[in-house]
Amino acid sequence: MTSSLALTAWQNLPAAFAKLDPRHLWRSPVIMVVWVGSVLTTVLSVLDPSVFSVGVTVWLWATVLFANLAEAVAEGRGKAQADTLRRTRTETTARRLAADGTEEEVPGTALALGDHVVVEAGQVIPGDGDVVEGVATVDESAITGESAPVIRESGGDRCAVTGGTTVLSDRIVVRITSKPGETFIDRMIALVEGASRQKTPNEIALSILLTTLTIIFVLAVGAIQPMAVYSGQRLSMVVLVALLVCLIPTTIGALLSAIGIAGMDRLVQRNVLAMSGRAVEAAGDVSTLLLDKTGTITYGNRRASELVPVHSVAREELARAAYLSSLADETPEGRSIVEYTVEDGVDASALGDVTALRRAGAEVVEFSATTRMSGVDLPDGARVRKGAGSAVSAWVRENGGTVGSDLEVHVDGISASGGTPLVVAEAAPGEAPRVLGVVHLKDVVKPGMAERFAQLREMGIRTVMITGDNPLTAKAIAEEAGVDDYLAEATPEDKMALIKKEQEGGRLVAMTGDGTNDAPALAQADVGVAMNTGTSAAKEAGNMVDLDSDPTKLIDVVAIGKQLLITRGALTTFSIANDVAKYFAIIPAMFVGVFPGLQALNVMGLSSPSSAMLSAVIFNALVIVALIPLALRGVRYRPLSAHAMLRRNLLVYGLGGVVVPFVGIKAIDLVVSLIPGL
Ligand SMILES: Nc1ncnc2c1ncn2[C@@H]1O[C@H](COP(=O)(O)OP(=O)(O)OP(=O)(O)O)[C@@H](O)[C@H]1O
Ligand SMILES: [K+]
Ligand SMILES: [Mg+2]
Repeated sequence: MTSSLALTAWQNLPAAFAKLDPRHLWRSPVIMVVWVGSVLTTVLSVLDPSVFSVGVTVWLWATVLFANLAEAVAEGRGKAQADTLRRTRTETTARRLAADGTEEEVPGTALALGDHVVVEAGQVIPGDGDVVEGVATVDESAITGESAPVIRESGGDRCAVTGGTTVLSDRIVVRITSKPGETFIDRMIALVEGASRQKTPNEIALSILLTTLTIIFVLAVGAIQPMAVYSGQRLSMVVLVALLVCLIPTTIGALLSAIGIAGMDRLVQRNVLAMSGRAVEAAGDVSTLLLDKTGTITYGNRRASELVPVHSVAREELARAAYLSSLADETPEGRSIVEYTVEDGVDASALGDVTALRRAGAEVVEFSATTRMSGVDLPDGARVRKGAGSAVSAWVRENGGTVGSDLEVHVDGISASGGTPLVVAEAAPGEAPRVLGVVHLKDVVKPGMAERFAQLREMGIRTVMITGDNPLTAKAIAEEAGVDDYLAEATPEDKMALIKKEQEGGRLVAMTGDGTNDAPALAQADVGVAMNTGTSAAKEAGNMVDLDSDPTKLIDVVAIGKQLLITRGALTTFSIANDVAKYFAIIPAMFVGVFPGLQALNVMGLSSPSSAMLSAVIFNALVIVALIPLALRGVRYRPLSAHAMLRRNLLVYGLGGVVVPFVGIKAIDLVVSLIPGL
């Protein structure tokens, strides 16, 4: 580990040198001050060379270089990954569909938003988009590193495909949703390279604190000179610069950006792409996690598994209506009902397919999360509907029909088992609608959920499942999955409202979801993790994408966020404690010539004022290098209470920060004092 890090450091040395450019450095005011100091002492050493001034100058430049190295090494880790991604972004040819249905071949870079392209087995998907027709298995290993094929299909919440991935079987039509150069892979590259990285609010606040401290120390060191002159010992400019650099918080100033980059990088290692550093930090402070049910807690391919007719209705009649209402329903639920009813013996050829129905003048009622219903109005005036029990019952009553009492029994039975009941109703031409029965949609809870939600509970995070499903189904699934609470029959607006309510009082909320109806909530949440299997809308709205589509990944995300905050806090504590200690370690040695009484305070017994000064500067520079591994790896995170964590860190990094300089400077002084001419 250490040796490989040394190698990486060596490889990134050119990048560190390139960062000596002040146009880069101004982003870090503390290091910028060291840079100005280095330029100053360089000029002074040329004008009036001495072993001391040359020594200080060399080590001041080393300080700036080490700070750059920390950042360069952190960025370097992402660069390798970016190179791999670039290789997958090969030139593709797209088969674009014209309005009249004819195909033309165009370069993938020529695709515009809204274009439709055909992709068949063995071909690379030319851009990001949503599948609008067909089902296919897709190899997404180019972005996820996972070789198992995944299913992408039109209509549902698993319709998003990523440019650069390969279709393994079948044929799909994809509507392009990203412009060339702004695709998911382009964004991933920019992200892992740190090109799009901006300072987070916490980083800005810390930078302001560090800059303020720096200004205070510039003034304080400036005030030392008159005192020194008064006591008859004018200090050289080199000494003043050296003293200043030792006192300002160079350690944290040097490592701050590396800590942030490394945090993002740790997420990438877990297959999570964070679009902003702010989201990573927010994850460290999350108190509530909202999860969407279907596709997040469950596998998300709700499939028809049973037909339950109500009293006095024949099973065939229910099957026929369920088939008709689903013919044009492109959702996975709809397609599974068509498959099931055909297998069940519905005569598809007699009833006709979608095109035939449409041609004859049938009107399709598409499913929406708000109406919770879908269906068709047939040319002869008959109307068929299917959907959530409450929605279809309401429709039946509004149109003058009545709902029998046995419906509720069937609906509740299916719900209690964790299934989703879809009620089917039909109105003959000119007649009031009547309920025919229920389709039982089955969905399976992903394994291992309960254990991981228990882990979140230990971290102090409350989990709430939100679903468009009815309260009974929601309750059954919530119990099986082990979430703390649930909200049923939630519309997209309800999801938003719940997040806003949770956010009251400054609490941070995370949300995982996959559907288009989750998009507004994902955007509103402080941490919005979109499943990679989800829709483009969800992926656009969130500020993180989980390539593995694992909702419990949030545990890792929270741990990484906490670790980032803790690491930054620990190293800030260490840095400032260090500076204070350095002050007490070197001041007595510096002034011992003027005030012999200070000898009593010179407990370190440093050999001479200039040796003490130079040793402190060297120590100051070496501390940065020594802490690069910790900045990159992060302080170890344990699920402790925030209070216990703070106490522990103050002890380790605060006390450590005070002690280490005394030992370090003494050791360096023993070596430095051997240099002739000092
Ligand atoms: N294709 C469909 N046709 C008619 N009704 C449907 C269809 N799909 C789902 N429904 C009904 O609408 C309700 C809401 O579905 P939706 O998929 O929007 O839920 P959701 O908000 O995504 O919830 P979840 O958290 O479970 O994903 C479902 O519980 C079901 O009763
Ligand atoms: K310092
Ligand atoms: Mg959903």
